[in-house]
This record gives sequence, structure tokens and C-alpha cells, in this order.
Amino acid sequence: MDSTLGLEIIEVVERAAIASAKWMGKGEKDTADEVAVEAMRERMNKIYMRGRIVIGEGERDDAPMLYIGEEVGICTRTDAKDFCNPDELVEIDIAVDPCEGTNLVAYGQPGSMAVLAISEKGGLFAAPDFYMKKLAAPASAKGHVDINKSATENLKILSDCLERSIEELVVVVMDRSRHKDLIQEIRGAGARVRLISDGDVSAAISCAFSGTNIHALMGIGAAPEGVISAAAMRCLDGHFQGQLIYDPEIVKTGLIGESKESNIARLESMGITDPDRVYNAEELACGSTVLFAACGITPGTLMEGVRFFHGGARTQSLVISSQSKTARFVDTVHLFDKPKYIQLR
Ligand SMILES: O=C(COP(=O)(O)O)[C@@H](O)[C@H](O)[C@H](O)[C@H](O)COP(=O)(O)O
Ligand SMILES: [Mn+2]
Ligand SMILES: [Mn+2]
Repeated sequence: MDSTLGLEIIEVVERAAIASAKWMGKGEKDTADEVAVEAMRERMNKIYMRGRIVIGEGERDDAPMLYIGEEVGICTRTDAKDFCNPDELVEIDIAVDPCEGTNLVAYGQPGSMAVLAISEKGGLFAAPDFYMKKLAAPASAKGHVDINKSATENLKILSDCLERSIEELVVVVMDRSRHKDLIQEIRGAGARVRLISDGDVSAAISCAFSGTNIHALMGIGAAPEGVISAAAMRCLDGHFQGQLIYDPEIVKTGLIGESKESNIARLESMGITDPDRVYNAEELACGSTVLFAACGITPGTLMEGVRFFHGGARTQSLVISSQSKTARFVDTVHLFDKPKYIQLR
């Protein structure tokens, strides 16, 4: 994969984050999402690449942009042969969430980001628009904790791996009724729970960074977000496991098809014959090279949000590469229109 891609995708997530941040706190989640999609797509189509969206805007809501299967990049244009040699370029698959945490942006809450993951063709699991049970934990617990074990058992293991008491552990769980028992169990085991209303990508990746005070993510979120989280965790060597959830009874909220049976049939039509399979990060993001980029929209555990000043904005992004084995925090000043000054922080 071209190493300059790592630089180009920083701008892709930055543009999406800036566009969305303009709608921060305005209570209009759809607009905050739409402008991020538009900005991401526009910048992506300027990159010298042959890309295809494998995780994108709604499978079900017939989204006009960054839809699953959409080809992106200069070298996918019909006139591509006039200025590039598409045959020489590796075909890449892209998973995007231009506005991860639309509610967080709309209501001015922390933890939203513009995010994407890239790998060569076939390198990312094309997750259906279902739910996923997730377990994320730091690298030292990788392969020791297990999604098939109870929360109590995993907390004991985590406590040993991190050499701290269970009381010193913080577990992020999405604040949903489906997690009532899970939350009770975690608290009962002695750990502390951080409930989030949205944004489990940020929570999953935060587990890989010491100092975030997040030691695990447990519970059920969306499957596409699971693949994006897995891409980052695979590069960071963190622990991530995901299991598709296709039973509407378990999820209790959201769109998840009519019945368990029809969902199993849908998974089968996609080639998923074992719907209960547990996938690890290396299976969800199996490509030989994986790139991940995110830019904070509102401030979060990992990144600052977009800060506007007269004539410009300052952003913070995180770019992770399996190839260069780096996690880069990129601080960028964007000059829009003859700024009166450049904000230092
Ligand atoms: O919070 C989220 C919303 O993402 P977005 O729609 O891109 O703003 C994600 O982090 C969650 O993973 C997920 O979408 C959520 O768990 C869906 O669950 P629910 O709200 O219960 O239907
Ligand atoms: Mn999302
Ligand atoms: Mn989104």
C-alpha cells in the first residue's frame, strides 16, 4: 500500500470532523452526519487510489454517498486511464464512519470522531448492519480475557494482567437496557462502570492506551463500528473480540431485522454460515496492511475536538499504521480565510 496514503487520509478525517463540528450542539444529528459524509467523500475522491467502501453509510437507508460498494479515489473514475494506470495500483477496501457519535455532536457531548480504516481488497470484514457483542482490553490482557467468559472472570484476569485490583478497573458499557445485567455484574465484581450514551469506537481504542483510565469495553454496539475498532486494535496489538448479535430479543433497541430466523438467513446469504462465531481483531481486519485514521469532532479520551478560531481551526487526529508500526497524534492548524492570528493550542 502506498505510504503517502497515511498522510492523505489524515486530511480525509480532518475535513469530515471540521464539517461536522460546525453543527456541534445544534441538535441536528442528520445534518452533522450528512456534512461529514460529503466532506469525507470529496477529499477521498482526490486521492490517487482505487478504493471501495466496504463499511459505509446505511445498507438499509439507501444512502446516496459513501454507500457500501461505492468506488472512491481518482483511479476509479471512468476517465482514470487518462492520468493514472489503475492496473498498477493495489485495490483497497475502506470502512468509514464519517461521524461516529452523531448524537454526541448534535448535543455537544464528548467522544465523537470522524473515522476510517483501510486495508487491501478483502482485508476488512464486511460486517452487516447488525449488532456485535464486543470485548476490548489492553495489550497485556490480549488472549487472556475471553468474550466467552463471564464479566466477573474477565475482570479477575484483567486485574492479574494489569497488576491492579478489580476496584481500580474501569469498564465502559453503552447505557442501554440490554446491558442491565452486565452492569450489575461488573459493579458486583467490584469494578467501576463508565456508561456512555454513544461512541463505542473511542471506548474500544482507548483500552489500548494506558492513561485513558479505560481498561475494558464490554457489551453490545454496532457491528460496523466493531470492525473499525478491530482495525485499530489489530495495529496496536490490543485485545478485541466481536460476535455478531442477530437476535432482536437480545438487542432490545434499534433496527435489526424482523426476526432471529430472517437475520440468520440474511447472514447465510452473505456467506456467514456460523452466525455465532467469535472473531478476533486479526480476523476482522485480516489484511497484510491496515491503516486507521480518526479526527476528534468533540473532545474525547484520545483526541481533542475541533477548535475554531478567527479564520481557521485546529484539529487533533490519530493515525495508526500496521506497516510502519506507528500511532501518530497529529495536531493540525487549518487556515481557511486570512486568519487574524493562529491559535497555538
Ligand atoms: O454510538 C454509536 C452510534 O454511531 P453513529 O450512528 O455513527 O453516530 C456507535 O458507537 C454504536 O456502536 C452503535 O451504533 C450503537 O450501539 C447502536 O446501538 P443502539 O443505539 O442501541 O441502536
Ligand atoms: Mn458510528
Ligand atoms: Mn456515523
